[in-house]
Amino acid sequence: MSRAARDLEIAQSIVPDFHRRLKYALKHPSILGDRVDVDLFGRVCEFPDLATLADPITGLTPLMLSVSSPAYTKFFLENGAPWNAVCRRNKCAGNYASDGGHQEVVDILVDHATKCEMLLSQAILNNDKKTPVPSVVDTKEETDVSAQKCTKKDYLSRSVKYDGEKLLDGDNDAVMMEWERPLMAEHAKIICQGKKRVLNVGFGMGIIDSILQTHTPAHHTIIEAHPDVYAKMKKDGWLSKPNVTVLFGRWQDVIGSIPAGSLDGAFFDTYAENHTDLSEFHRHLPRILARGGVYSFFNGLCPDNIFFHGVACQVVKLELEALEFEVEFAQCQIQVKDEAWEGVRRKYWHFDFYYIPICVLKSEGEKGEAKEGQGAAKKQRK
Ligand SMILES: C[S@@+](CC[C@H](N)C(=O)[O-])C[C@H]1O[C@@H](n2cnc3c(N)ncnc32)[C@H](O)[C@@H]1O
Repeated sequence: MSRAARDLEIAQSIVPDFHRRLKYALKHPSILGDRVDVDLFGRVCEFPDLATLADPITGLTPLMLSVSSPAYTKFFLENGAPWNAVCRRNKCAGNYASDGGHQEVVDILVDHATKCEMLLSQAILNNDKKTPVPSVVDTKEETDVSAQKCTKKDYLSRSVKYDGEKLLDGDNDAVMMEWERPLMAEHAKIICQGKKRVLNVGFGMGIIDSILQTHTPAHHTIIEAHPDVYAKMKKDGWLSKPNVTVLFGRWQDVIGSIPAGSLDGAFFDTYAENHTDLSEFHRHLPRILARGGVYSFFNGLCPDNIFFHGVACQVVKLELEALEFEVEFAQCQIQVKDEAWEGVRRKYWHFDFYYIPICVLKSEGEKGEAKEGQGAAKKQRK
C-alpha cells in the first residue's frame, strides 16, 4: 500500500466523511475560491503524501483544486505534487490558476516549474545522455496521435517528401509548412538587418533562407542534415549561390567547423529533436557569434498547452541569460486555417499567437556591467 493510500485510510478513520469529501472536492473544481472546503484542506495538510493523489476518473489533483490558495499551492508543491500533471481535460494546475485569475498562484507555479525544469535540463546536459528529456509535456498517454512525442530518432534515415505547401516526413507529420512564412520573415528580419554574416540551421522548405537572401547578407551559412533535403538544395542551386556555404550534416557534427566570432546572426529550426538538443546548441552560440550578435529560434516549445509553453520559454530565457544573452519575446498574431492541416497527420501548432525570441549576445562592456550590477546586488543583500 502506498503512503498516500495509507494516509488516506488514517484520515478516513479520523474524519469519518474525509474520503467522500476529498473525492467530492477532487471531482468538483467549482468548490474553489470562497467556497473551498477549508476544513478538508486542513485535514489534507496533516497528511502531506496526499499531495501526490489524483482522482482516477477526472485526473484532478489536490494541487489543481487548491489554485485559489497560495498557501495550499506551496504546501502541495513542497510535498511532491507534480506541477505538470494534467487532468482528463488536459489541463494542469497552472491552467486552472490562470483561468481563475489567481496570479499569485500562477507565479508560484511558474517559479517552481522553472526550477524543476532547469535542474532536469542541467542534469541531462551534465550527464551527456542522449535520451530524450522527460519533458514537462510528455505526461499524456501515447495512444492519442496528437499526444505522441515529436522527437524521432530515425527521422534522418527515412525519406521526406515535398508536397505543395508542406514538407512531410515518413509518417506524414509536417516537417515544415507554408503558413510559417510570415513567422520566418520576422525571424529573418531579427537576425539579419543590414549586411550581416548569418547562419541558419535546418533548411526545410528553404523559406527563411530565401528571405535571408533578400536581405543580401555578407555571408550566409546553412546547415542541413537530411539527404533528401540536401538533394533539393542542390537541385535548386543553393550549393552554387555566391556567398552561401552549405554544411551538409547534423549541426552537432559540423558546428565545430564554424570559426569563432564569425557570425552576426543565427537562427535554429530543426525537426525531430528535443529541448536537450536546443540547450546543447545554445552552448555553442557564445563561441560562434560575435559580441552583439543576434540569435533566434523557432519557438515551438510545448505548443499545445499555454502554461507549459510559458514555463518552457522561461527556462530557455534563463539558460540563454546564463550564456550572457539578453532575451526578450516579441508577441505576434498568427492564424492557421484548418485547411492547411489537410494531409498532415497531426497539428503541431495550436495557438493564435507566437512569441518570437530575440536574443542578443552582450558586448564585453555589458558583460562587465552585468557583473558589477550583480556584485552591487550581492553587497546590498549582505
Ligand atoms: C522545420 S525544418 C526548417 C524549416 C526552415 N526554417 C524553413 O524556413 O523552411 C527543419 C529542418 O531541419 C533539418 N534537421 C533536422 N535535424 C537536424 C540536425 N540535427 N542538423 C541539421 N539539420 C537538421 C531537417 O531535415 C529539416 O530540413
